[in-house]
Amino acid sequence: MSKNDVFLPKDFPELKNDTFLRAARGEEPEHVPVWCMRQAGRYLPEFREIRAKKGFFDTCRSPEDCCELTLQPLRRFPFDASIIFSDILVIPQAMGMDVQMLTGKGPTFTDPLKEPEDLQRLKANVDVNKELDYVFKAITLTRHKIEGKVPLIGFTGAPWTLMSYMIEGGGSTTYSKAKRWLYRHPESSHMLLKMLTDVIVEYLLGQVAAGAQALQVFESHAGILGPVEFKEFSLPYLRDIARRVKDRLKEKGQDVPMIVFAKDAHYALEELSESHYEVVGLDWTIDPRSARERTGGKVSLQGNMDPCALYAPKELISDIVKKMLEGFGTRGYIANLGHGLYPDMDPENVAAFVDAVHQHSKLTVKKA
Ligand SMILES: O=C(O)CCc1c2[nH]c(c1CC(=O)O)Cc1[nH]c(c(CC(=O)O)c1CCC(=O)O)Cc1[nH]c(c(CC(=O)O)c1CCC(=O)O)Cc1[nH]c(c(CCC(=O)O)c1CC(=O)O)C2
Repeated sequence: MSKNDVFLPKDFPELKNDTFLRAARGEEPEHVPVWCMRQAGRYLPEFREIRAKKGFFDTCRSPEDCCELTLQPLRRFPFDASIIFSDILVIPQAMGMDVQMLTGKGPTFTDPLKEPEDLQRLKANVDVNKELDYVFKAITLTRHKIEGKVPLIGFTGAPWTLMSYMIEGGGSTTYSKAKRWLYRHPESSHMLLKMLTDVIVEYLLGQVAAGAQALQVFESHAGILGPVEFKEFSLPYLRDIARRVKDRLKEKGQDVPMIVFAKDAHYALEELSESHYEVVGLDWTIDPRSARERTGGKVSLQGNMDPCALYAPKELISDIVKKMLEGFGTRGYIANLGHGLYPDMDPENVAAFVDAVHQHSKLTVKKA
């Protein structure tokens, strides 16, 4: 694919269910749209079957597999949106780092960044159309195969979350190696965050050109930072990403809703609602009513049922959903979990969650 080809208009099937896009833009559709983070995942036996055939990142590099995995949950549940199957760590790989997915250990970097000099090891000008074209191909293929049933969301990890993985070398409870950089090497930290931001902007634009109809930015490690560090090392880059992506899309007469999900960043809710994103995604530590008050109608909200509530009996799931809907209201609201589905979750309870959102919200919208 040449650089220009990815910007060619693509003849995609017409969208039949736009409830997610309307809610993202602050409207009140006929029912509250619902999807789940990690809806294409290990809790589905059909996902495990495909994944058993090859390594995790080889799966990510196969547009056909990504397409199939993205479509799997849609065959089971009446979700109102889909998210392309991929991973946030494809960006450090595109910048030249080796990342493996080890069973029982998760993402593991062969040679994490240790000192500021290590930044020289990273590719300076990443050609995303070359390095990440497999994601773009997966998006285009999926957008066709989804047949307009629901919109397709593209995504990326945010700069701080990716930086923390690149330094830590994998998952951690404290992320103290990565945080050490913030306190000891603030200038180099900003340099790395800026490098990541530049790649992320091109990556998100490439995803839209390939067919993504919305974009979610995962700042999954926001909660490791305090409010002061978040304002210095995360928020400016989140803002920069949204502004640059939107400006560039505008030049082409395009616009897609953007969602920021900064997990555990309840201390920054006001700032997040003024950071150029249409939607703020929430984890379960925030009360829906107070989230509405604090964001003052400036953005739509997405979330935020505790994923572990899916371990509850179905009747209780329905009650929890009803209360969540009462708290958020049905306008400018996208139902979701407060983080991704866990591998041991029962698909039947996922179905109960989706049905409860549709049923309760249909009644409320009708009454209004
Ligand atoms: O549990 C493990 O062994 C490693 C899991 C892991 C992965 N990337 C990772 C992590 C760290 C973590 O989530 O804590 C690293 C990773 N990937 C992702 C995030 C963002 C987040 O969840 O907050 C993160 C960071 C999570 C964190 O550190 O808190 C994003 C991701 N991974 C994935 C997707 C795609 C999708 O669900 O369609 C998505 C994005 C969209 C979404 O949430 O729906 C897919 C993915 N990545 C991964 C897996 C499991 C590995 C496998 O299939 O063999 C899977 C599938 C699944 O969750 O069952 C690998």
